[in-house]
Amino acid sequence: MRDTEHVAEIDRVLRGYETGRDRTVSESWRRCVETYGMDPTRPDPAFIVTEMELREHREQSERLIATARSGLQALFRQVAGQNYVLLLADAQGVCVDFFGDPRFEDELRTAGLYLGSHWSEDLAGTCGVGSCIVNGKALTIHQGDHFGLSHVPLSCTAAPIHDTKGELSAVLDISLLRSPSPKSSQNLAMSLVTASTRRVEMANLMAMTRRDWVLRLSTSPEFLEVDPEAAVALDGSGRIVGMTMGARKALDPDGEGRLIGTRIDDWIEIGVDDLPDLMRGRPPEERVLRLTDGRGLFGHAIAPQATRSLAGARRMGADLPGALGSFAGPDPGLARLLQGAARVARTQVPLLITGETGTGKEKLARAIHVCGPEGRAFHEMRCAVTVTASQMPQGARGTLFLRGVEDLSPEAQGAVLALLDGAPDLRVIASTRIDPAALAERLRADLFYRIAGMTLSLPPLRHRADFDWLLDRLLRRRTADNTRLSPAARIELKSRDWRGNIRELERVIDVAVAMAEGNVIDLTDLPAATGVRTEETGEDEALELVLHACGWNMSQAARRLGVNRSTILRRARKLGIAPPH
Ligand SMILES: Nc1ncnc2c1ncn2[C@@H]1O[C@H](COP(=O)(O)OP(=O)(O)OP(=O)(O)O)[C@@H](O)[C@H]1O
Repeated sequence: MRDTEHVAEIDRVLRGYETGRDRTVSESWRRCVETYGMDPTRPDPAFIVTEMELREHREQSERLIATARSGLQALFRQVAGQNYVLLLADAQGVCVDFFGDPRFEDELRTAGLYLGSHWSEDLAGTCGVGSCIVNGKALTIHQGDHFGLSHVPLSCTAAPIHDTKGELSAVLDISLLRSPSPKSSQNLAMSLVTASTRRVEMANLMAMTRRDWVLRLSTSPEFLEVDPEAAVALDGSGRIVGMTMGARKALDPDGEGRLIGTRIDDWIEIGVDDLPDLMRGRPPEERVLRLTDGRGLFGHAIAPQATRSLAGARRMGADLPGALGSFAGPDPGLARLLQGAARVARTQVPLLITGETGTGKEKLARAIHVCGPEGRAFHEMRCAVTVTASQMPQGARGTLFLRGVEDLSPEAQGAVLALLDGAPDLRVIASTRIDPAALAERLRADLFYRIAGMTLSLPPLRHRADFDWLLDRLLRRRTADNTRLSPAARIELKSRDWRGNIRELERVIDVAVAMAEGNVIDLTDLPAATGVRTEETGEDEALELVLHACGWNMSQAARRLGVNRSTILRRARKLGIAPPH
């Protein structure tokens, strides 16, 4: 379509002629001219919010972005090969999250499809996001439907996302830079975008209403548990306290009324006492609900969760002595391990602590030592291949921590054994990064059985159920104010692999704290995940990242890493790290 034809059509529509455009589009054109004072002959430049404003918009939608992110990632994977871009806008129309093919970055930018672009109808004219916000429903604004000439090549399909009270809180938009001419080519995009928003609303409802019953609803028993159409959250008296938008359609298809605050038995012949019968365990086809208007639906009830897990979390660690009690958060496996450690803390039983690098083996050894008999010394020995008898603590009493015992040379093994034989009051705690069977092969048998009395295996960070607890603890230790992580940043951290375990997490938090401007650490403050790596390279990268984040100020970097300035200088020199010119 040529520019002049587009402008002429808008003019005809405004003069009341029928041109075959959808009513939603012609009404939007009328608003653009008559309400917002736009001129179709004058191209309006894309409106981009400032970095600061973007940060504020992202903070306000952070919970939703976090919930939506994994769903959007999955959707992007489905459509990416076909040059679609996905855009999540907040209720004002500002793009707060974005997935696009980086190869088309320039083109996307020119089209205004990137973070911070403002798509409200009064700034951008008729467009997917803006018109979806005004109309409150899913729609496609295809090519010449756009008001502004610069947007005419685009095809945008957008659907609203509502919060659990039914208020508009975001818009999901799927756009194509170039598309086939018929608008019907976007029908599949419409199905994808509406299915995604339904799932995002469902995930958000589940996350926000952990203390309430949730009743999920479906017209077919096959999809009841995997992809239900709607859900409501109910308080203990059966009142609806949260919903997905699908619930309005499922329970009150013809009405405009609000569901929130009404009782579930106004809509379905059921009381809260019946909910346990609708839980998983009974075949879905038997969980039929009768609606008060005579229709039928299938129901799946999910019991309140938070109270149960909170009580569990509080119990965990409560009966452990000091340093062991604060070693881990709510992780059942670790709780069992720590209970075992507490039982042997005051004995002379030799302990072997296994676990990947950075999982806290030394920290655990020190915690056990602290919980042992008072007034005894903690001797640490790094078991390098080159260690000799003269470097070992002769005639010592207390705890001997043999760090990395798998590295001992055959000669050093003999010396350690002699040392232990001559020091009956020395309690051994050894750590190793390899599993006990492999260690048994590497050490001489008499030494292995002398040190491996009881084995404590620390889990890698990626398997810890108390990841959130640990994250908050490490963060609190580094920041005086109440610095916190945005939900999106938290989810991103949880999804990482953490080959360097807690040591790597500590360095990432150091960088994030240094990068964050306010007291919220957002996704953009996190250093990129570096993937699989060895401890050595991990530390190099972390040091370089921290130095970079601190503007190469050695003293500041030293404070962040909790070491002396001279250590930073020495390590940087050794690793050949230098400030960029
Ligand atoms: N439970 C914990 N709570 C807080 N910080 C921890 C915890 N466990 C370990 N850390 C921190 O993680 C880092 C690595 O811990 P530690 O040196 O004990 O690991 P490790 O497994 O012994 O490492 P390596 O494999 O190199 O021997 C340290 O900075 C430590 O303070």
